[in-house]
Amino acid sequence: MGRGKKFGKRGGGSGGGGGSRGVRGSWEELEKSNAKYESYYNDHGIIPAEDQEAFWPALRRELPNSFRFTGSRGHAVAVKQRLVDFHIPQITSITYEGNAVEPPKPVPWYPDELAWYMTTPKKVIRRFPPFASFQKFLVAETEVGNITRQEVVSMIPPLFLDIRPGMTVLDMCAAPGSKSTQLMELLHIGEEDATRKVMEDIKQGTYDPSKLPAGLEDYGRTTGLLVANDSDFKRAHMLVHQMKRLNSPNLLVTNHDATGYPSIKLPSPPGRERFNNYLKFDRILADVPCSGDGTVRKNPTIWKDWTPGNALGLHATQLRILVRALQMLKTGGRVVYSTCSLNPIENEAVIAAAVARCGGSNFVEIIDCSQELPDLKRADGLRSWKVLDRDCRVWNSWQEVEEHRKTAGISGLGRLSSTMFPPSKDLPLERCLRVYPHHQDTGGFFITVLEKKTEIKAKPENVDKVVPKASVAAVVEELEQKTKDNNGGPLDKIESLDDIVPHSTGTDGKDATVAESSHQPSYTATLDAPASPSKRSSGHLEDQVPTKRTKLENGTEVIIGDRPVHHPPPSAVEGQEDNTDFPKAEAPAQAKPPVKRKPGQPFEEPFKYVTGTEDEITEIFKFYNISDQFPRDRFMVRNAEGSMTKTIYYTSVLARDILTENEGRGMKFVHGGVKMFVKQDAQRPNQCQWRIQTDGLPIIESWLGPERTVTLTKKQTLRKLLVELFPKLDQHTYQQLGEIGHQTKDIQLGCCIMRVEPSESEDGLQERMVLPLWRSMYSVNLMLPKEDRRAMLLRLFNDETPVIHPPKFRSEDTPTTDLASDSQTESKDKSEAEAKAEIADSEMTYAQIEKDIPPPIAKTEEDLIKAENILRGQEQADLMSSRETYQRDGDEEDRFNTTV
Ligand SMILES: C[S@@+](CC[C@H](N)C(=O)[O-])C[C@H]1O[C@@H](n2cnc3c(N)ncnc32)[C@H](O)[C@@H]1O
Repeated sequence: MGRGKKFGKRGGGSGGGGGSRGVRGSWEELEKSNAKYESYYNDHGIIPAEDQEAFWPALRRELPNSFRFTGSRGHAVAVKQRLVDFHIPQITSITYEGNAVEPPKPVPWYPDELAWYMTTPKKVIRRFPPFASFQKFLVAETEVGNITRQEVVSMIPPLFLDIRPGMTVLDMCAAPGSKSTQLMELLHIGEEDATRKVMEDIKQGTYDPSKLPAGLEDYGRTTGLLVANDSDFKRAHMLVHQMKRLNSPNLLVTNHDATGYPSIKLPSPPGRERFNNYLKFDRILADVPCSGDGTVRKNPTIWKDWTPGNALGLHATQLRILVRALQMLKTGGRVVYSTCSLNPIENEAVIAAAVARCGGSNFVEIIDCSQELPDLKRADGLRSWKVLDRDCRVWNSWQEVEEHRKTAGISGLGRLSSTMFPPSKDLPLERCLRVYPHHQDTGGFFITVLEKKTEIKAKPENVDKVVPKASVAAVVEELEQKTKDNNGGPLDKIESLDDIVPHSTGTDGKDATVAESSHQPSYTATLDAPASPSKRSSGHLEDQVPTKRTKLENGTEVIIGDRPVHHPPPSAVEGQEDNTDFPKAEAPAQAKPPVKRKPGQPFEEPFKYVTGTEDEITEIFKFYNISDQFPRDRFMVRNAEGSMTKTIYYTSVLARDILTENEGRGMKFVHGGVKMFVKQDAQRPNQCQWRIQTDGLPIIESWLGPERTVTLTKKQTLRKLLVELFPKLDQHTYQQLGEIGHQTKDIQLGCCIMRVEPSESEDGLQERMVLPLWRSMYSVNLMLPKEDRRAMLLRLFNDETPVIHPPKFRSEDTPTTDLASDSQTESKDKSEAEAKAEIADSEMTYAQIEKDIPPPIAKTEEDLIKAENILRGQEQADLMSSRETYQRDGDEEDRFNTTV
């Protein structure tokens, strides 16, 4: 019998499903065994006899740490190199409890050595001082999105999706977003090189759009889209936080129940305006909620909590999610279904039932992946298994259950359904993948790849094949049983009667709809839209979509379905008429009353696209001398009036078309768009009020004219700019800022961009970077969040210096570094009178600024970010707290037994 460490209760994590939430921190012994769990897996052929000796001890060991570099960024190579050149040699020299520490190693099957693992326990890395520098590196690079800490097995499903740029991808159960970030990275692969080439070709006059790589037809950028969804509102926001680090204009985040995911409307093709056109996906990930018994190495309380009922209660939801995924998939597209459970009821049974509901193997094929990721050790999927009921009675077949029911009633059979048993028809279930903990020292995982061979019409759920609804007496009995199971202790929170009774068969006992049979709100209810079947006619829907008009640059007015595109529409993205007969998102019959917010619940502002011809956009294009070729019809704001008051966002064409086309249809979009321009108080009347936000800079930087671009070549100049907030810059001190001082002293006030040109020279930098600068009257400031400054200082200079704030802008206090001794001498030589006049001048100016310009005034970047947060309201605070929860490593996500 295994024993391990138990993490004691910590901080009041509230509510929630699984018992492991909020459980960790102290070190009492926890028993790592559970007779029911071990017996089901050992005695009924789930874990082969020859593997059992290795399987269980592996499951009882602590899980290695693992993390992944952000693959779509060329930058990731530099970050990885820092690990290899600096941290690994350092770690190799550490001994812990007399033993040499094993350094991180690349995961053998992960492409390009982007995923790494290490066996040193997390608690040691966190607390043992010699690891401090490595720990800081991990934290800093994670914060800025260069590293994602993710469990190794959780990295597998996205790799089997075979994603390429230009594809439309849906992640149905995406929070907190580990796999979504991987999917997004794969969608953007190749962009950096392709966009650089496009720019060179444009300069040389050799640009030829027909030569762009497939999927990168948007001037070298991906034309694809990721829709990341989660039904849990708070977790959907956690997902947003995680995804925002990647700054992709090709992302939409939604908040829907995946079992009834609404069809997303696309603009109708020209000439077919009366027809509805719905988005179908090239790839779908269904990483469904599961009992998570494969995560027991990370969530040790699963040892205590494991019961057969956990899987029985999830099977129907998992099946519905997978069937819905197959409905929304393009013909020829792939769905990857995955769980972090090893229970066949949640795995092979769901696959078999979904294939059957979609018409069989001729319609949906289980793909043989034995040649994909050949270094990944795995076992075949099961072809036979038994079903345990709540009382751990073993059932070999559905017939047995039915026989028993006839003679002994339904007691204890409440959750069983025919779909939980092995299929009667031959199906190559061995093609499913099972990853066991002893294969490569990971958690347990289940993955299956399905391909849609032809269009399907999913059969309705066969409610005859579910044990019928329990009587009140049966419910009472079930409650009593639960109390007994809990040794008289309090019952787990029961979310709904569904937890304890089987599905309803509808009023006539025969033809309940999916939603009715699961006691779930009907699909339309999820969309906050009143609907009746009659309203689902395509004509009705079409009538409800208001005609939108927009003006092109040349003044031509067009309707939205007829928008100009700046690249050929991606072939992989073309929509299809939705023939799945699944309910669609409905336009509300009449204007909806404003949705009442729960306390603390962020408010989702609408997404309003601007035409691109407004004065603000014209001013921005002029000030930064942005090329006319850069598309102007993808800018968006987040307020009902569509006014450019604070932030201008940018999205891809497809994201724009979806946000516009689905407005008022009840689709719950919680995020979309990259912040491109943010309004900043100007100090001079002719100064452009809009600064370029770091998030959007990589998208627009190559389109900017030379007037507002400066070039940094020296390491030490960058260091000074990173360490100091608002370093002073005037005619006397500009030399302290080296080459940047020279270039910015006479530049017009406002935002400019700084290119870091790589060079081989000793004082040069090896990485190419582009960063935004803010030139104000007496200083020039790198517009970078603190986290980015910290990460860069650590990586490039191994420097942990805290950022220096300008002490109340007093020039004599302006911190100096050893950057430019010449200029220091020059300052010292200045007459006292001159210096005093300068101080008075600057103080007066700042005082004036403070007095005359209404808040938010950003004296420091922190203020700026704070002010922005205040303006954005509660949302940011909520995100910050959810991010904390996420970073608390386990609490929140453990509730769903994720493997992040
Ligand atoms: C296993 S976790 C997903 C982990 C995620 N794919 C990742 O890699 O970070 C399952 C998620 O499904 C969500 N979920 C549960 N039921 C759902 C439903 N009916 N529709 C959509 N999402 C659901 C949960 O909120 C949870 O975040």
